[in-house]
This record gives sequence, structure tokens and C-alpha cells, in this order.
Amino acid sequence: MPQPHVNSSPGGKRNWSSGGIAGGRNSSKREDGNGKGAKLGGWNKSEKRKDQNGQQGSMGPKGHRSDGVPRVGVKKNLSGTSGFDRRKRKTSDDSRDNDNGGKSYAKPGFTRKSGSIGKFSARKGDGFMSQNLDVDGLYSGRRSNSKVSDISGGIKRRPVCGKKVEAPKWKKFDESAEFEVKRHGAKDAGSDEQAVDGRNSDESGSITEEKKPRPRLTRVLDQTGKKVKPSKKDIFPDFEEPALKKKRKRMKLDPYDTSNKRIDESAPKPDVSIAEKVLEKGAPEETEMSINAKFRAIQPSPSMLSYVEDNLLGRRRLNEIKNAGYNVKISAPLDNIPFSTSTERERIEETVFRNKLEFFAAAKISSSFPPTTIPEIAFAGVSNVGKSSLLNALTRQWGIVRTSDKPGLTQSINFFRLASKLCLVDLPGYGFAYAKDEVKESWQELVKEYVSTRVGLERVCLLVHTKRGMKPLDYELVDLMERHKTPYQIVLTKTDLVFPIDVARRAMEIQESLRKNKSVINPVMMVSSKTGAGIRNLRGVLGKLARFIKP
Ligand SMILES: Nc1nc2c(ncn2[C@@H]2O[C@H](COP(=O)(O)OP(=O)(O)OP(=O)(O)O)[C@@H](O)[C@H]2O)c(=O)[nH]1
Ligand SMILES: [Mg+2]
Repeated sequence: MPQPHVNSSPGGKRNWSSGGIAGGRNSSKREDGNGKGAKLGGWNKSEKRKDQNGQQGSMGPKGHRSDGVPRVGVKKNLSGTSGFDRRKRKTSDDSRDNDNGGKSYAKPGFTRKSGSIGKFSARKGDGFMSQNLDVDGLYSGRRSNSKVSDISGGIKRRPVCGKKVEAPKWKKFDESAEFEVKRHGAKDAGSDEQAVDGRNSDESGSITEEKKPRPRLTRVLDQTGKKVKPSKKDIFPDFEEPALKKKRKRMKLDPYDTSNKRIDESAPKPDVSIAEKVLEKGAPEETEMSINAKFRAIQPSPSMLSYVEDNLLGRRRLNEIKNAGYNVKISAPLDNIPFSTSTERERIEETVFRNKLEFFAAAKISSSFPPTTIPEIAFAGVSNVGKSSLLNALTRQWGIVRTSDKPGLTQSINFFRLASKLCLVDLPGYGFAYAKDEVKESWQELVKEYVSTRVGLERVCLLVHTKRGMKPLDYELVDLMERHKTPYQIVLTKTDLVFPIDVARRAMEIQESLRKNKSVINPVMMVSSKTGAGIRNLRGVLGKLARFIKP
């Protein structure tokens, strides 16, 4: 049965069969096509050869590819038999190209290049059209139009005139339609005229069939037979000009982007005019645009870029990680460095995090804070930024600290100890969380109280989502810590979610915004608990705070 093969090209299948409004009818049509196609000759090898030798003598060995003209014969055959051989399609690339109408529509670039799809589209439409002409002799533009729409399947389901229409789809449609005209022009002057009539009737909008006419953005033939491009008004007589006038964008490689990301040359560059506009209007979209534009304009320093590159920070392909010598089969592969460049001292500091992580206290109010006996490092930040995950990643003891993809899991201050050397404190997040407002406020107050009053707090790691940057609440906490002289360090999290250059940009941006602050500890650290990138460096920095002398 041809069924498995039909399934192998679902896109094409769908386009062919379910283009009409009446899906049931069309699907039955499809079944007919399949059934008959198996036995009928239009696409069977023998008959195809016959077609090539007889009607299509000029086509050569690959006549069904060489031009559109012979297809009339093939198509007539096809329309007469209303099917094609799926088995043939299975074994031949050529016939697959031809058969897979839906697929071809989905790739206009390819169609244009090879030309075979355009022919095929035309041939398809043609087959039906010629059928109509022969049988009815009442060919009208509307009729041909609707037939073509039927064939175009997926296209038909698009909104018709007056609504937004995607340019590439028009193009696809044009190609097939244009080809019709071409082919008819070559073979049949009468058909040619009819084709033109068909278009005219479209343009005049005089068609009153139930199916709405599809406006064509295609060339028409004038009286002398010359191709002319119809004006937009002709195509959309009753409507305003289509709002979307697509401009081809120029893309180039971003020289600083190691991921080979393409950047849009025509993208708005941050300039004074935009900033003024934003100030004037204050529209949220424009403000957002301006923020993005400003961000993209940041030029990270070469040292920052090389740090990002050396530590494979940012979104990376697995292959890239693999080629750098890491084992991608384990979790957080970038934290399993196959070679060590650490000094003896660094290694000792890092080993602090190899101690068993033990939970020893939780506090929802400040009076419940345990006494400080060992140096403390707290992890603060908005909800869901990855505080708890970072604790797990640093200690490689997954599951000790609970994490969730829902913001607001950590609701109390949780104290963990690494032997008697270091205390890691997981703070509740602030900002958006699945909790009542008053509860969230209480967390926020608790965090504020903790960072401003806690004795023995050696450092607050303020975690910032690399993609989102610092939020007003982060700056609020920064101000508070500045006031209380609490040392804090910015740690960019989830770096694996953005391009490497954006990691560097974010770090530069934050570093610059906190340049004047006194209690901030530089540099900005960048990590990904998921890939393990930057974790080892953070261990090295935080390990220095641990107590190495026994109490
Ligand atoms: N892609 C990616 N996801 C991460 C990373 N770190 C954490 N996540 C995910 O982010 C979500 C939140 O992580 P948590 O560690 O629970 O975040 P939190 O800051 O403790 O959240 P709250 O306790 O609600 O404040 C989880 O689904 C994690 O899997 C990372 O580096 N990369
Ligand atoms: Mg948490």
C-alpha cells in the first residue's frame, strides 16, 4: 500500500488534500487519488516513457523535468486518471520532486532554483485547468482561480484580500500562476487569452462564487501580449494598500559574535532620535526597543570576550563543547574539566565545595537566624533566577537544595554548611512568584533584613538572569547593601540561554552601572548551572572566603 509513503511527506499531503474548506470531501478525493494512483499510468514508468517518446519527444531522458510544456500531456493523462504512482515516488527522486507538491510550496527558494516545482505547480494547476477547459468550455478567471486555490491547498487557507497576507506565499502562488500563462502562451493561444481573462475577472472583482477570489500579485498580459505588472490598486480594488510592504533585509555576520549569529544591518541603532522619541512618547514598546537597541550597542572589551570564549560561556552547540575536550554525556559537562590549570592553592580552595552539603537551619523571621560560627555566603536574586540550582552546581550535590521551574519555591532563608568551613545561604527570591503579595513582601523584608544586619556575612552573591539583566528590585537591594557596606558580587546565571556575545554585553553593562559603587566585588561572575560553565571559577572566588584553620 502506498500509505506509508504518503505519511512520509505529511506537509505535501496536507497541501494536496486538505486545501479546500470542505476537509472531508477533499480527504476523500485524496484517497481516490491514492487508490487510483497505484494502478494508473500517468506516473508509472512505462507510461511515462510512452509520454516521453510520444507526446513529449523533445523532452529528453528527463523530460518531466526539462520544461513545462510536455507536462500538459502528462497532466492530461494524470487528470484523466486522477492519480499518480506513489511507488514510483518512493524510488525516484525526480518523481518525488514532482509529486511532493506540498513540500515544494513550503520551499519557494528551492522551487525557484530548480524550476521543477514551478513547473509542477503549473502543471498541477494546468491539469485541472485544462480539464475544466476541455470539459466545460466555460472557463472563467474565477473558475481557474478557484481550481488553482484548490491545488494550492495550504495557500487557500490563508486570509484573502484585505487581510494580512504573507509575501512569500504570494510569490509561491505567483510562480505557479505565472507559469500557467507562460505555458499556455507557448502551446495554446486560446488558453493564453483565457488565462488573461481569468486574471481580469479576478481584478474586476466580478466573481460571485461562494469561495472568495484570491487577489493575485502577479503579472498580466496586456493587449500586445507583453507582461506587465499590475498596480496594487488593480489587485486590491476594494481595499487599502496592503499594510505589509516587505523589505528585504540585509544580514551580515556579527564580528564579535562567536556563535556566528547574523545581525540585521537594518536593525535600529541606538541614536539620540530614538531616545528622544521614547522620552516624548513614553510608549512601552518603544522603551523596550530602545533598551534592546542600547544593549546591542554595547561593545564588550576584548578581555571580556576572550573570557567568555575561554570558558565556553553562552549558548553553545554540543559539538563545540565536545571538540573542546569535554564529556557531553554527563550533566554540567563544562564543570568536568579534563585538564587542570589550577595552582595548588586554588585546588585547595575549590575542594571546600567537595565537603558534604548539610542543611542545618531555616528561618522565616530574623529571630530564627542561627548564630554565625563560620563564614557565610548568601545567594540572593529575583525568584527563579537559579539561586538554589547554583548551590547544587557549586557543590555538585544535586537534589540537596530544592529547585523548581515555578518562581517562589524557596520561601524561607535556608542555611547549609560545608563541613565547618563555609556556610551557604539560600535566600527566597523577590519579584514575581506564585505567592500572595503580602507573603512576597514578607520575603523581601526578610532578605533585606538579613543582608543589612547579618554578622559574619562575608558576601552576597546577587544573581542576575543573563537574559533579563538587573531589575529595579535588584538595584534596591544593591542600594541597601551599599548603605550597610555588605560586600556583594554579581553573578550572571543561565548564561547558556543567550549568545556568547550577549553574556559579555550583560557583564559589561552591569559592571558599568555599578562602577561607582563601593561594596561591589568585581569581576562580574558568569555561570550556567546547566552546562557547568563558569562554575569552577566561581568556586575559586568563593573558596577564598572559607575558613581553613580549625576552630
Ligand atoms: N537553562 C538553565 N536553567 C537553569 C539554570 N539554573 C537554574 N535553571 C532553572 O531555573 C529554574 C529555577 O531554578 P531555581 O534554582 O529553583 O531558582 P531559584 O532562584 O532558587 O527560584 P526561587 O527559589 O523560586 O526563588 C529551574 O527550572 C532550573 O532548572 C541554568 O544555568 N540554565
Ligand atoms: Mg530557590
